[in-house]
Amino acid sequence: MTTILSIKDLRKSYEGGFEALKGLTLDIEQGEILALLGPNGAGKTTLISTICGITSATSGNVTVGGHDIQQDFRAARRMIGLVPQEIALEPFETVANTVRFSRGLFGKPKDDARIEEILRKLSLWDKRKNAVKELSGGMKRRVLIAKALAHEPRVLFLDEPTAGVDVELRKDMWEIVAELKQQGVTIILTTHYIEEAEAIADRIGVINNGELLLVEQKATLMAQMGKKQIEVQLAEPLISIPAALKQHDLALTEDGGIVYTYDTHGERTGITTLLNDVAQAGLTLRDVQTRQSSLEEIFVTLVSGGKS
Ligand SMILES: Nc1ncnc2c1ncn2[C@@H]1O[C@H](COP(=O)(O)OP(=O)(O)OP(=O)(O)O)[C@@H](O)[C@H]1O
Repeated sequence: MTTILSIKDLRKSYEGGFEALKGLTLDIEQGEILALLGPNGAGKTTLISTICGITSATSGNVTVGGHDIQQDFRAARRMIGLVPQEIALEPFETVANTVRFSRGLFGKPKDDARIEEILRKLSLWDKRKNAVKELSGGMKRRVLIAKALAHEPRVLFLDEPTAGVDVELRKDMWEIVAELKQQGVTIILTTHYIEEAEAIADRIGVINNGELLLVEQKATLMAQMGKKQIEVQLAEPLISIPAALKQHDLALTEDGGIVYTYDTHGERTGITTLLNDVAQAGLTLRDVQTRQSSLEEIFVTLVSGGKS
């Protein structure tokens, strides 16, 4: 695998001393889709802005395709497409010209066939002669993507691409992202929507308070989600796990019940044996509950842990 984006010990302090990025290190492979999850103010936009040269890092290094973003800014920036969170477009310009102009900005030769392909892919071809101000909010978001793709970037940043868009456009966006991945484009998106990360990402990073708390293959996180727990409440609360139940992977709850963790993907859950052994040990059940950890729970636990 080839690393296309390498971030090393990246720090950013804003004027006044607020540290928005606290030494972030991350390598991103060519062609992968990385979703960055994090609450408001976590530092996601600061990270993207620093990589894209909109704001400068206080210290640390970033290379894109081997080009250092400080020493070799133009070459690095040419490889990047950015779809910003805020819609900032020239309202009186036509859709086609907006996208064409963006290509020119990066020194790419005029290529109307390429612009047509991008506009068609984003269902903007019929609107190409319309002024931007005549478009709906969702269409403007499509223009932002078209604009970011105009110079054929190898790395695309999408900062909350589906915030406030309807379900249909969200699904379209996901399809576009999948298609770009097919073409070998590396995609880094930030999102508040955990289901979005679940739907499209190869890897998920969780960022909070300027720190990367976790970065993990989605499949691995899903496997964690496959873990379920069964909580057994007993008529007589326990003080410790009885010797007869020691062979099971048990924990004691605060009210003297037991919690058993098992893997839903495993061939056997072990629940039947456990409940038999509980009965054999002379314990009387009062209630039994099961619960499953979700990506959302993993996320909330990580983020609240990061705050304390
Ligand atoms: N120009 C600035 N000057 C001072 N502080 C800033 C500036 N821009 C951002 N910050 C602060 O840096 C922190 C990170 O902000 P950032 O916009 O990167 O977060 P985010 O993860 O993108 O949040 P959101 O999900 O709300 O977009 C916040 O506490 C924010 O207030």
